[in-house]
Amino acid sequence: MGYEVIIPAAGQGKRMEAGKNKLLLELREVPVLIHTLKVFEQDRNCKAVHLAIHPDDEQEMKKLLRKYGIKKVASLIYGGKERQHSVYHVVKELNGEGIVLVHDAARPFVEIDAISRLVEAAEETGASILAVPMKDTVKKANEGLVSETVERASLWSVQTPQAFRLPMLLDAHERAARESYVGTDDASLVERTNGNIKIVEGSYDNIKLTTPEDLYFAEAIMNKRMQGKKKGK
Ligand SMILES: Nc1ccn([C@@H]2O[C@H](COP(=O)(O)OP(=O)(O)OP(=O)(O)O)[C@@H](O)[C@H]2O)c(=O)n1
Ligand SMILES: C[C@](O)(CO)[C@H](O)COP(=O)(O)O
Repeated sequence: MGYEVIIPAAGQGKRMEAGKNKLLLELREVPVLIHTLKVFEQDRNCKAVHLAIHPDDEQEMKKLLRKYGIKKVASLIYGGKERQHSVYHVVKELNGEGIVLVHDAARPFVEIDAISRLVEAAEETGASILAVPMKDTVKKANEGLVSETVERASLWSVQTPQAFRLPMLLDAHERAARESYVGTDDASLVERTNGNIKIVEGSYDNIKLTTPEDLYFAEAIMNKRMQGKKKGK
C-alpha cells in the first residue's frame, strides 16, 4: 500500500492572474501548496514526496516547508516548460518498481480515502486515475458551429492524483519525449503505450485552482468541511 508522490508545483499560474505562482496564495492564511502537502504528510501510506519547483520560487517554498514542519519532501527538482516536462524531470530521478502518484500541487482538496482507493486499483492494474462523471453536455465544434454531441455516459472529468507502477510511468514519459508528444495529464502518455488504466471515482470537491473564480469554490469547500467537523462528521 506504500507509495511515493510527485507533486508538480513549477507552474506560473498565469490563468489565476495573481501576479505570482498561485500555489503561494493563501486559503484561510495557509498557502495552497501547504494545504496540498499536508494531505500527504497525514497519509501514513505516503513514503516520500518529490516536488517539482520553479527556480524563482525555490527560496520561498523552502521557507514554507520549514515554517509548516513539512517532513516528507525528499527532493526538490527544477521543473520544465510544461507540466509534463516538470513531471518527467522528477520521474527520471526515481528508482524501483513501486507505485508512484502524480498529483497537482494546485488540487489541495484531495482526500486520503480517495488516495487509498486509487493506490489499491493501481496495485491491481498497474495504473489508475481519479475522475468524476461529466455533468455538462459536451459538444464538438468547427469554427463556432456545433458538429457533434458527444455521448455523455462514457465521459469522465479527470483529476489527479494518478497512480502508476514506476517503470510504466517512466516508459511512457521516455516515449513521449522521443516522439515530442505533450499531453495534459500523465495517463494520456500511458494510454499511448497501451497500458490498462483503471478509473476510480473521486469527488467533485477535488478541484484544480485554475482561474480566479476557483478561489470562491475553494472557500465554499473549506466552509463545508468546517461545518462537517463541527457536526463531528
Ligand atoms: N511547467 C509547469 C506547469 C505546471 N506545473 C504544475 O502543474 C500543476 C497543474 O498545472 P496548472 O493548473 O496548469 O498550473 P499553471 O501552469 O501554474 O497554470 P497556468 O497554466 O494558468 O499558467 C500545477 O500544480 C502547476 O504548478 C508544473 O509543475 N510545471
Ligand atoms: C492533470 C490535470 O489536472 C487533470 O485534470 C489537467 O489535465 C491539467 O491540465 P492543465 O492544462 O494544466 O489545466
